[in-house]
Amino acid sequence: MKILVADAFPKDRLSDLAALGLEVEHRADVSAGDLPAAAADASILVVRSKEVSADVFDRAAALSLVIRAGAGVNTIDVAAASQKGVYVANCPGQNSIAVAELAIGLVIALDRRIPDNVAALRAGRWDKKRFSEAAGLYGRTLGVAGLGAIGREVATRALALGMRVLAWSRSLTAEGAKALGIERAPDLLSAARASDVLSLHLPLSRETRGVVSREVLLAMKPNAALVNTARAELVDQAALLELVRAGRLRVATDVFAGEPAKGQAEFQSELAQLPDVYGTHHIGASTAQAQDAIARETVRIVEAFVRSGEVPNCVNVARKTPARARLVVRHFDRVGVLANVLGIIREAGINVEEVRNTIFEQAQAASCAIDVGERPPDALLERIRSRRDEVMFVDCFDL
Ligand SMILES: NC(=O)c1ccc[n+]([C@@H]2O[C@H](COP(=O)([O-])OP(=O)(O)OC[C@H]3O[C@@H](n4cnc5c(N)ncnc54)[C@H](O)[C@@H]3O)[C@@H](O)[C@H]2O)c1
Ligand SMILES: O=C(O)[C@H](O)COP(=O)(O)O
Repeated sequence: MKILVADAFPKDRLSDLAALGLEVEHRADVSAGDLPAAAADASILVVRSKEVSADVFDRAAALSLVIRAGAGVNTIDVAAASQKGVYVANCPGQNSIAVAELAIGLVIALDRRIPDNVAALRAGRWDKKRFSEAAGLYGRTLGVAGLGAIGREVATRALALGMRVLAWSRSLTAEGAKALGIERAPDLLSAARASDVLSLHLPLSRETRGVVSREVLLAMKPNAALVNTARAELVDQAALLELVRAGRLRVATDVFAGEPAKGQAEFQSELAQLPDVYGTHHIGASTAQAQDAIARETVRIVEAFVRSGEVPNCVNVARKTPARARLVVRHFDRVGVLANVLGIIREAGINVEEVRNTIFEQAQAASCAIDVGERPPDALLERIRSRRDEVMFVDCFDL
C-alpha cells in the first residue's frame, strides 16, 4: 500500500509510516497542479495546505484516505472525496496552542506596535514619543469568533492578561461561556461592536465565507483591531482594505487571499503593504511542538486505518443519513441469516443506509439495526418475522 506525503513532514514520522509496512513517497514540493498525477497510485495521501482538487479523486482509483496534517480542510474538495467514498481526516486540536500563541502575540504587537518599533530602530530612528501611545490590554475586550480548539486557547491566554473575553460561536451557551469565565455574544455583529480586538477562529465553510462582512467591520469601534489567524476568506477583503486605508481599523493577519501554498514564493499583497497591517506568513501552526504533535496524530490515523480500517477524526462521514426508518431484527448469529433479511429488503426496492449488528454474549444471538431509506410496509416486516428458524423479533421505528 502506497502513502504519498505531499508536504513538509518530519523525517522520524516518515520512518514511523514505513514501519507500518507502507511504501512511503515523500514529495514535499509537488505542486497542487501535479498532485493528481503524483497521487494516481497512492492509497493514502497526506497534505498540509496544498490544495486537493476533484481531479485527485478522479484519477487516484486506489485512494482511500486523505489526511490533512493540520486543522482546516477547506483546501480539500471534501464533497468530491465523499462522492468517491474516500475518507478525509484532520488533526483537530494538535496545533491549537501554537495558533493561540501567535494570535495573542499579534494582539500585543498591535497594542504596542512592536514591529514598527523594531523597524524604526533598524532604520536608525529613536521615536519613543510615537511609540508611547499604546492603550494597554488589561480590562479591554477581546472578541473571539469561533470558540473551538484554538478559540478556547486564545480565551484562556487573554483572561490571563486580564482581558474581558466575549465569544460568539455556533454551539456556545451562556452557561458554557460562564464556566469558562467568559461572556457569550448572541451574534457576530454584537461581538464586533463590543470588542477592542476581534480575533477570528472559525473554519472556512459555506456558512462562514465572508461572515466578517462590511457591516461587521463597520460595527467595530473606531481604531479597533482585527486579528485573523484563521482564513482570509472569512473576511470581506475589499471592505477590510478600504477601512484600514481610511484609518478606521488596524489588522494583524496570518492568512491572505491567494497566498502561496509553498514555503517560499513571490507574493504581493496590497493589505500586507499597509502601515496599519501586520502580516505573518501563515505560520500559526508552524512551531516544532505543533508540527511534532500533528505528525504523530497523522501516524496514529494511518496506523488505525491500516490495522483496523477505522479512521479517527474523519470529517466526511454523514452526520445525518437519508434514512427514514430503523428496522431492529434480533436473529440467530448464523451464516446467511442477515443476507436473507437484506435480500427481503432489496426485493422491496428499499435502500439500506446504515447497518449495525451487535452480538449477545456467547455469540448465539445478535441484534441488527438496519436504517433504511423509507418505512417498509407491514407485509415486509411479516415476511422477515415469518423466518422463525432464523429470526426471533422484528420491529420498525420512524427516524
Ligand atoms: N493560521 C494557521 O496556521 C492555522 C492553524 C490551525 C487552524 N487554522 C484555522 O483555524 C480554524 C479553526 O481551528 P480550530 O482548530 O479552532 O477548529 P475547531 O473546529 O476546533 O473550532 C471552530 C469553532 O468554530 C465554530 N463554528 C463553526 N462554524 C460556525 C458557524 N457557522 N458559526 C458560528 N460558529 C461556528 C465551531 O462550533 C467551533 O467552536 C481552522 O479551521 C483553520 O482554518 C489556522
Ligand atoms: O488549518 C491549519 O492547520 C493551518 O492553516 C496550518 O496550515 P499549514 O499546515 O499549511 O501550516
